[in-house]
Amino acid sequence: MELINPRTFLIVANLLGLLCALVLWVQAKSFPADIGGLRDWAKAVVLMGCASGLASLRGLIPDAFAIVLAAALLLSGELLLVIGLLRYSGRTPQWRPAVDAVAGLVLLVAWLTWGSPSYPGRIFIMALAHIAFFALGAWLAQQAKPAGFGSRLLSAMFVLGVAVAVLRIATLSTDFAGADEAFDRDPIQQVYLGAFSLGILGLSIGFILIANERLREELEYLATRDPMTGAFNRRAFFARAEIEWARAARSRRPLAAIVSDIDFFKKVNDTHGHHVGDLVIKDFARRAGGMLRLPDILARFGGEEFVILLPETGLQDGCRVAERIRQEIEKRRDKALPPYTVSLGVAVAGDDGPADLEALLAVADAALYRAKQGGRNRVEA
Ligand SMILES: Nc1nc2c(ncn2[C@@H]2O[C@H](COP(=O)(O)OP(=O)(O)OP(=O)(O)O)[C@@H](O)[C@H]2O)c(=O)[nH]1
Repeated sequence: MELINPRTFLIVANLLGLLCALVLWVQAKSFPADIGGLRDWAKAVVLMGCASGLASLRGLIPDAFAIVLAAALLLSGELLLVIGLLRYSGRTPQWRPAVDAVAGLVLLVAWLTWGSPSYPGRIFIMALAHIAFFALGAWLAQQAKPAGFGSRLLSAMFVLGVAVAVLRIATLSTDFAGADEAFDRDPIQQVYLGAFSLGILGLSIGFILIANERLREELEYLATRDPMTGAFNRRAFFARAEIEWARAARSRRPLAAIVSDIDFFKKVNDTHGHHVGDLVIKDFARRAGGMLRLPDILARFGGEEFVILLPETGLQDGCRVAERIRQEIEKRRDKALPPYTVSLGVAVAGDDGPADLEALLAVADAALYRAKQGGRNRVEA
């Protein structure tokens, strides 16, 4: 008994694939250019859907379309999947050898169709190509960032593709020799094509998901970071600092804050120009940030003023961190930049310390003012 006509099933699966291609195309148009590969995937899904449609018409249309053209479209689609993943991960794909390999495989399929006809030979060659493309796809998808559900779904679908192709080779011997190879009379080929079309759907959904996850990550980065230095902005700082404040209050652990300001920065701008001033700010953020631990929060509050929050850090350790930063900045690491120094004020939240975050920063600010008054290039608490 036939639950659903295999050809109907394929048409539905391929139509859904086309819908996914449309989503990928729309994403490609609206997503930032650095999320690459979406266009390649949209094209790949269309090519593979057409290939599966042509293959299902075997026996009804000439072999040139149902076999050779279908193979060419399928392999080109799989190649585009890999190319798309390479672009997505920021790599530049090498087209030439890949296109040559696909052309060679299509010629081989054509030869096995007309030159020395062999149905198992063709299936074998194509299955081997699927294994190669999908294994490469699984490897690339597994490395794709961000490592979330999308990347896991993608690699799982590729691995499934490898498994189906291996199974197809394993079932080759059960295709009785000389059997009618037409789609309608070859149940194994029907299952194979069905699995393929569903696989394309799964892959498209995986890629749509991973691209969305990347977009969310990028937007979150843009919303929380100072574009020039990559340090947190004021709003993101307070969002994180409030959590640390509550945690410190609950666990009765100290919480230190450092407010820093580059000395005579106006003179840097006036003498060397605004561009060099920007480079100095970036240099400070990079070097100071490099001296912090993972839970520490570095934020740019504006101009050349930075704030650092140090969870589970008392006054003594806070001053030690500030002094380390001061000494590091005093050393002129980048000879292209003018020498500069920084003043830092330290405050700590504790049992009878400041009542809230603003008060903590005000105490650190007052200490910074004393450091400036005391001659600059120094740490005060
Ligand atoms: N290049 C550059 N300059 C900036 C930026 N934001 C603020 N500034 C400049 O930074 C300077 C800040 O100088 P002030 O805070 O007045 O003081 P200072 O010269 O650093 O002197 P002290 O802080 O007293 O040691 C101003 O000239 C601002 O125009 C920026 O993003 N890039």
